[in-house]
Amino acid sequence: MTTKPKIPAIELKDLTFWYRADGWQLHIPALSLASGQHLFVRGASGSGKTTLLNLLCGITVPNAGEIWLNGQALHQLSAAKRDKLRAADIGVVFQQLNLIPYLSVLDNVLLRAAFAKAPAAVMQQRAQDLLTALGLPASYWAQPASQLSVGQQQRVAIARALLTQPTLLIADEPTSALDADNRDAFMQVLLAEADKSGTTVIFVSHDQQLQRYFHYQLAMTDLAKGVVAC
Ligand SMILES: Nc1ncnc2c1ncn2[C@@H]1O[C@H](COP(=O)(O)OP(=O)(O)OP(=O)(O)O)[C@@H](O)[C@H]1O
Repeated sequence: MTTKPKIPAIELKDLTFWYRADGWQLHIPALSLASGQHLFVRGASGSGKTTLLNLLCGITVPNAGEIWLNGQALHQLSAAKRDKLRAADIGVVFQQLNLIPYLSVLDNVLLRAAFAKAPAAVMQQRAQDLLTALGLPASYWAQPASQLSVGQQQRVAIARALLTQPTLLIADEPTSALDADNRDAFMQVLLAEADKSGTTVIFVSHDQQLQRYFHYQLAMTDLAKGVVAC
């Protein structure tokens, strides 16, 4: 019996992007990441990490080349379809956390529940479990997000991103405001929760100490060089 080759979670082919034709360019000849893997991408400031993540979640579109997510051609989808895919299948935590300051901690996490197939009560329980696992127990749930420290807000943003057990989690420097102890706890919970849901993770940072948590580590300069399969 022959087994079908598995479709990668992420596949890039000759990806090219520029903000201005005469300026900086991102070019990734090829990248393939298998489903459920955790990839750490490091790079200096200005090397294109955030740009890459914006392309992967369909916020921006490439000038040339292809982006495939679980066999779907992201580069061919309309803006509306990309938005829908992002809402349903991609958890995103960016440096600007995009929490709603006047909403409670719990309601910020539950913002993604609208995109879930599971009943509201299941989502409510999962939100509470995630917050507790991330070190934000019940005493925090009713507080407005604006009253938390930046490190605590980062944890709320991760709980929100993981609520619907997305197929892909994209994270851009989400630990920048955490001290070493909290950062270790945060990384362990983040990746354990991703594993439970089979979520593929791409995490970018310039903090090389974080790379030990990941199955694979690449530099932006590696990506620019050629075929990389993880
Ligand atoms: N909206 C924009 N318009 C024009 N150029 C931009 C824009 N955003 C980023 N750039 C440029 O694109 C390049 C890559 O930027 P990007 O933000 O992706 O880097 P980064 O690796 O995420 O940096 P950092 O670690 O500082 O966040 C930089 O040269 C930057 O100046």
